[in-house]
Amino acid sequence: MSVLQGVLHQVLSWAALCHILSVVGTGLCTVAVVWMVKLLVRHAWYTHKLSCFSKPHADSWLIGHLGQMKSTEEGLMQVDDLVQTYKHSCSWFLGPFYHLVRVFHPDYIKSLLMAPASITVKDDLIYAHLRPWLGQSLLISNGDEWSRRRRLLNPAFHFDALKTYVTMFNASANIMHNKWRRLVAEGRTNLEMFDHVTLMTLDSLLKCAFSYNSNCQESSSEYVSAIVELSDLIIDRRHKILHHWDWIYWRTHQGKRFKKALSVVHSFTREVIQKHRTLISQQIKSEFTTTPQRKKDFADIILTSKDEDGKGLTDEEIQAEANTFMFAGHDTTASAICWILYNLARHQHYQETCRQEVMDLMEGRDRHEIQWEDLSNLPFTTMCIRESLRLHSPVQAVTRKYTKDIALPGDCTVPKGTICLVSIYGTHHNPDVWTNPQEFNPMRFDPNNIMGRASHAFIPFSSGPRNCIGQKFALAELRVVVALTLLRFRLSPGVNPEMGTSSGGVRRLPLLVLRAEGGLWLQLEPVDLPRLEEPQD
Ligand code: HEM
Repeated sequence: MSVLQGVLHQVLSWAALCHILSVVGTGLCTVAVVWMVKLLVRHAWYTHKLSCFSKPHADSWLIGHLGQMKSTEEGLMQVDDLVQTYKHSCSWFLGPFYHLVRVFHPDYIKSLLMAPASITVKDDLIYAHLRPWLGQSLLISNGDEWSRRRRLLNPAFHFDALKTYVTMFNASANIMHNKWRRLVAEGRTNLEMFDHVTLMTLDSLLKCAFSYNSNCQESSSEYVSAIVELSDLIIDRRHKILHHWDWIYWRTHQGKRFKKALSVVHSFTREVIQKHRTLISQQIKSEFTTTPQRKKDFADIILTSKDEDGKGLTDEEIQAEANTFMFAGHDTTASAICWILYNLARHQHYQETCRQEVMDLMEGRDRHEIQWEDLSNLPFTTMCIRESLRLHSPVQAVTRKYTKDIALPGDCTVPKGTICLVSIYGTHHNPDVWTNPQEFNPMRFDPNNIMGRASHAFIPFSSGPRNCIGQKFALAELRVVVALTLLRFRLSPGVNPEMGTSSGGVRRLPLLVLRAEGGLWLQLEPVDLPRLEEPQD
């Protein structure tokens, strides 16, 4: 009897399990079908709404242009073709998931970038993966939250603050140049620029942000390695569409590495901000003593910044902004410097003219130091810098969404919620705007030649309310580093030892910022100048 009962019990359990599975299975199937139908309806809606935009050939009605997105030299050449063919804009879709309007003409870009910040949204296509690192910071936030942060952060980029930062740029460039001198003396005259310059920009940001001497140009730093690792992993994630879903990503090897690097970066920032708070409160206490006040860095300024109601940022918000300062400031500036040096290496006559300009500026001085007041006295060097930012923009594109429809010229409307990919690269290489756009010609930025140019033809720092808050900082650093480099070294195209190609045949690599496949190699020769006292760190 009990055996029969046992068998019966088992059969019933199996039946119950099968029933449960079939209910769950049917449920899952229904959810999947509803999801698919919603996706397809959305896809049809966008296809209809974006029909006023030209649509380049897609691989299929469903996959669209998914397979055509390439972060390579060929990808950039494809943008050149799009710009040649469509002149101002076109629409793209990446499977049924993302529908994009791609814009690459100043008149079209203007309507988008100048839209009020209150209706502008940083979409998740590019920015979502930065959130675990940067939090809800200036770069990512929207609406009122963004505008409060921007007001509170503005003082950190004011001229008074920039003047202090210029001293740090000199110090970090000196360390890099001393290292180059040692390498050249050992016979290593062919150097990869990105490795050296990225460490130098990180070093100078750490000095400007936290008055922190990491010594990262000379020996390895856990914090700096973690930042480099995070930047690499962000790029990797962007290219793997399945990794876009958090619940997949955090289970992958890359997701685990990301979390580890994140914990290094976050604990560093937390600690350094807490130390600054303590120092500031000690300084307030010793206000009436003779203790010398130290120069204010980025952290000091944002820790004491207050809004109209007398409220400042919380510690968590300050950490997010400090992380953003490091993220947004290091790769972009390093990319800009490397490509400027590369362009000058390839155009010796422009290089000589810049060097002469810097030597004239330094004449009669007893130290090689570029000061704040010198920056406006380097007009030709600045023209070369601008032309390099046009030809090799560190940031290739920005994306936006809007909470209202936006009218573009030619009776076309971008429906609210559509992702707009504003192509900085495309605009800077648009033959409708620039004659011979692939040619390096600094004379384009001669004051006599810029009259009549469209206001949004040159946008390396984007434009409008969400433009780069760090652009004056960046332009100051570029001028200091380029001027000091030319004063001390003669540059010519180098050879990539692995590929055996000279840097004349460089393949561009558009990642988070514009890099070069296998690096950018330059040949350095010290300039024979009378040895002057050079400030060390
Ligand atoms: C050559 C160097 C640089 C280039 C080419 C550059 C370019 C840009 C671009 C194109 C944007 C717009 C991004 C978007 O809309 O998604 C941007 C925003 C931003 N940049 Fe830069 N940047 C540079 C240097 C810096 C530096 C040195 C800092 C800070 C120290 C910085 C901090 C920021 C921040 C915080 C934003 C967000 C601003 C906002 O949304 O209000 N950038 N940058």
